[in-house]
Amino acid sequence: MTTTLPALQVESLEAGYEPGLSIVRGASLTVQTGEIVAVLGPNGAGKSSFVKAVAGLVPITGGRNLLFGRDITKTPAHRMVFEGLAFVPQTENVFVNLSVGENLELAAALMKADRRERLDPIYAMFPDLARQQKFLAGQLSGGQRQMLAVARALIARPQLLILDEPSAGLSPKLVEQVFAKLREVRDSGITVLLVEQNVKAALALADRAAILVEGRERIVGTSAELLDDERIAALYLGRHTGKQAAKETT
Ligand SMILES: Nc1ncnc2c1ncn2[C@@H]1O[C@H](COP(=O)(O)OP(=O)(O)OP(=O)(O)O)[C@@H](O)[C@H]1O
Repeated sequence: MTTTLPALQVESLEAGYEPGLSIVRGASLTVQTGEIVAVLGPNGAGKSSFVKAVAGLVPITGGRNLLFGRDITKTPAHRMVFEGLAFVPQTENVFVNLSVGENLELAAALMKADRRERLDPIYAMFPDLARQQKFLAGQLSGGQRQMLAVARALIARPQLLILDEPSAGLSPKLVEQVFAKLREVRDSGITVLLVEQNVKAALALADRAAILVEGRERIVGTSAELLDDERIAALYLGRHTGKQAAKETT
C-alpha cells in the first residue's frame, strides 16, 4: 500500500521579526498533496508572516515545517526552490527593469537549467507572456505582472507553490483570471498554498482554508464548511445568518 505524504505539515510554528516577540504563535496546518489551501484572517493576524516563515523568510523560534516529510524548518530561503518550494511575494515579485523574457531566463539560470527546456512549457501555459516576451515587466498590467510572478516561480518546477496575496490590487475580473491560472497550476500536479484578503474569491478557489487569528489557526475546514460557518459569514462575507441576527438583537 502506498501512502501519500502531505505536501506540507506546519507543526506549532513560532516565528517573529524581533527576539521575544512572536507574530506566528503556535500555528499548525497540514496541506495535502494536490490541494489548494487558503490562509485567511483579519489584518495583522500574521498570515503573511506565517507563509514567509514557512518559506524561510522570517526567523523561526519554535515548531517545525515538513515538506513531503522532509524537515525544512532551517532551510534558508534561497535553498527552498531546490527543496521543491517556490514562494511568490506580494510585492517586488518581478524585475521591473527587465523584459518578460529576461525575467524568466534569469529564473532558469538560477536553477542552472536548460533555458529552452524550462521556458517552452511556461510559454505554452502563459501564451500572453509568450507574446509579451520583449515588454519590460514594469509595463505589464497588474494581472499580467502577477502572471509573470507565478510563471517565474514555476520555472523552478516546485512541488509546492506558496503565494502571498496574489489578488492584491487586482480588479475582480483579473482576480478571476489569476485564480483560474492557479487552478491550472494545481491541475498540473503542483500543490498551492495562498494567503488571501479576498475571502469570497479565495473560498471559491480553495479546497480548504484556515482562519488565522493572532498568529494561530482558529478555524480550519473545507471551503464549503467555512462558507456555511456563520462566524465566517458575518465577519468576512457580509452575510448575516438568522442565528447571528437573533444574537445581535438580544
Ligand atoms: N518586516 C517586519 N518587521 C517587523 N514586524 C513586522 C514585519 N512584517 C510584519 N510585521 C508585523 O507582524 C504582524 C503581522 O503582520 P502580517 O503582515 O504577517 O499580517 P497579515 O495577517 O498578513 O496582515 P494583512 O492582512 O494586513 O496583510 C503585524 O503586527 C506587523 O506589523
